[in-house]
Amino acid sequence: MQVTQVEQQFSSQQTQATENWRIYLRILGLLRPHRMQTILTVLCIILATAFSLIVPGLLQWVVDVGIRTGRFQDLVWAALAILGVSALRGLFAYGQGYLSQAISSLVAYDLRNSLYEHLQELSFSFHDDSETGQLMSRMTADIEAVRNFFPMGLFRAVTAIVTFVPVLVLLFRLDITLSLITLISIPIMAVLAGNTIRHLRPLMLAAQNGVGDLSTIMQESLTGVRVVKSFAREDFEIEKFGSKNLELRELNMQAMRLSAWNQPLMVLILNVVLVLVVWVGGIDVANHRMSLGTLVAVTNYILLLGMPVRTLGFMINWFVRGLSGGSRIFSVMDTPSTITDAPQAQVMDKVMGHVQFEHVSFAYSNGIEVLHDLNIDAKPGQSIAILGPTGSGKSSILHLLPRFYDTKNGRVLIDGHDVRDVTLASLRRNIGLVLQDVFLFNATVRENIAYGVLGATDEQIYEAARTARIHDFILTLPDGYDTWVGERGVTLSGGQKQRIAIARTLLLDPSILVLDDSTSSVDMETEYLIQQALEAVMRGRTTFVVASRLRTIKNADQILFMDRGHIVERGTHEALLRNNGPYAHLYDLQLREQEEFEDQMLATQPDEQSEVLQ
Ligand SMILES: Nc1ncnc2c1ncn2[C@@H]1O[C@H](COP(=O)(O)OP(=O)(O)OP(=O)(O)O)[C@@H](O)[C@H]1O
Repeated sequence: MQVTQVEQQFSSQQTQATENWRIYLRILGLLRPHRMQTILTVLCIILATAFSLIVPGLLQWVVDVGIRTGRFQDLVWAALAILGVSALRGLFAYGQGYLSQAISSLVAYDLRNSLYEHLQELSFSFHDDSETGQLMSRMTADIEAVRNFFPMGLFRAVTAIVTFVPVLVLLFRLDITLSLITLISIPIMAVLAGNTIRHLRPLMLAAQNGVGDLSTIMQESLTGVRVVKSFAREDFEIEKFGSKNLELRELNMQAMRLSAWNQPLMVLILNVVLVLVVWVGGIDVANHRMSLGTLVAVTNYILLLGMPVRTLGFMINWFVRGLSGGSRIFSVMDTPSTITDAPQAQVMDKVMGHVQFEHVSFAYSNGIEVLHDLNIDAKPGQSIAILGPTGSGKSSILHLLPRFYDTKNGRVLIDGHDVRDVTLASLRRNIGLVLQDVFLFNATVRENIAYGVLGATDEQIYEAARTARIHDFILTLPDGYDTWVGERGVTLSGGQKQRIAIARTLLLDPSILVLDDSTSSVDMETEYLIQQALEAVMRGRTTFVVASRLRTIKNADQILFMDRGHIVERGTHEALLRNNGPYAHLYDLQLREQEEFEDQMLATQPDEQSEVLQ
């Protein structure tokens, strides 16, 4: 290896070590709100250790003085003292165990809350680039790793230090040679531990990422179960999960193999030390250079080191897991939200709904510009229909209004205010959103409709549902408005969900509406109901709608025809037909059919309509 390569490797190892220390310090910082409990835990550790350190001294006295003088009463007192000291040690050991577990639960509670809060605040661009499964495993497995780090790693390490240091001091007071023999074991153990940590760390990190990958696969195949089943790809999904699971098992096995020999090796080192001490000390006792009581005390002190040494392997394991879990959690916590309130952000009251795009260009996080120099002026109450081929940027325009993303250049203004100069909460309160892919929460219909408005009255909820043409349907559900919907509730059709979403938006009574109505995969009756609901919700509001229904398009005050991020044509339906440009072309190709169908519907008697619908 060349010198520069060695230097590079050394400096990258150093950077890694500094980074690891930084993460540990941050994990320790999580104890700050629980410093009282932490101090008490350390106090319990110190007292439990101190009491256990008294026992070898008592044994030394029993051997050297008690047995020699042969006074039965003294031996009874010594036995009682050992018993009392052991009981006190047990009491403080219990305190240590109880408190360290309590602290770990409190830290996990805090961490879960702050991570969840941060995930809620992170902007869309973060979620675009993140896998849900990975985020979920951070919320669960990684937090668990940090939680266990405290009782299994940190406090065990404190116990080890609190035991090792006084034992060495006491040993040195008893016999220097035997202490030096004991001392030799420490650097050997330290090197072994350091070596294990170095090798275990990447394995643990890979295993924790693997858990995230597994969660992603599981989450995808469960939410996409319909696609999996319709393409009969169950075997493929099982295979995908199985191979990732196997990878994870291998990583865990490697980590286990690496850490499994740790404990026996450490215990072996300690036993070798014990043998050497008994051997050298035995010779000294035989030659009357040392009392038998001293040798008993020395061996008992060394045996006291056995407990921390035996658990050193586990301790290292939890140190490494805590480090990997911590680094994964902090990497999310350190990601700033790109969309936040400006320092001087104003609260925007109810707006008139004058929306302007001034020379707006926009790119997602990959930097590719998808909207170029757009200018739009929507007067209060106007409806703007956006059309264009797939991928032309229609939805991207909608994303800029509630500031899901910020523009690259140019400004979006509402009633003359740049959307970046007002608070996000007040901006979004003024904008109602109905997207094609409706999401309903695991809650009752009532709670779903009232989601955006705290304290909405029943009458307001019913009124919104009536306007959205869904009230009558809700009354037919088993528990009416108290019926559970979402994953664990009744299954609603796409059209029913969409009308509930429309009612949810209506209740908000926003001045500006953003509708993504781009695909309509519903039957004609639902289509009619949705159309009516949409018209009701649009009345008197500035509306931006990605439209596919001819009626919405024809009634629009402005039609914007998009192509590859540019507005290539704009105007009313009639004006654009006269223009004979891309809109007229689309009209001839797709929309005219709808018009003819509607004309036919109008000309047909109501009782014949069902035949036409079929
Ligand atoms: N989250 C994203 N990250 C990166 N690029 C994106 C993202 N969302 C959309 N794009 C890209 O931006 C461009 C415009 O997409 P947009 O969804 O606005 O088009 P659209 O006209 O609404 O399409 P459709 O009619 O298919 O819904 C496309 O090239 C698309 O690949």
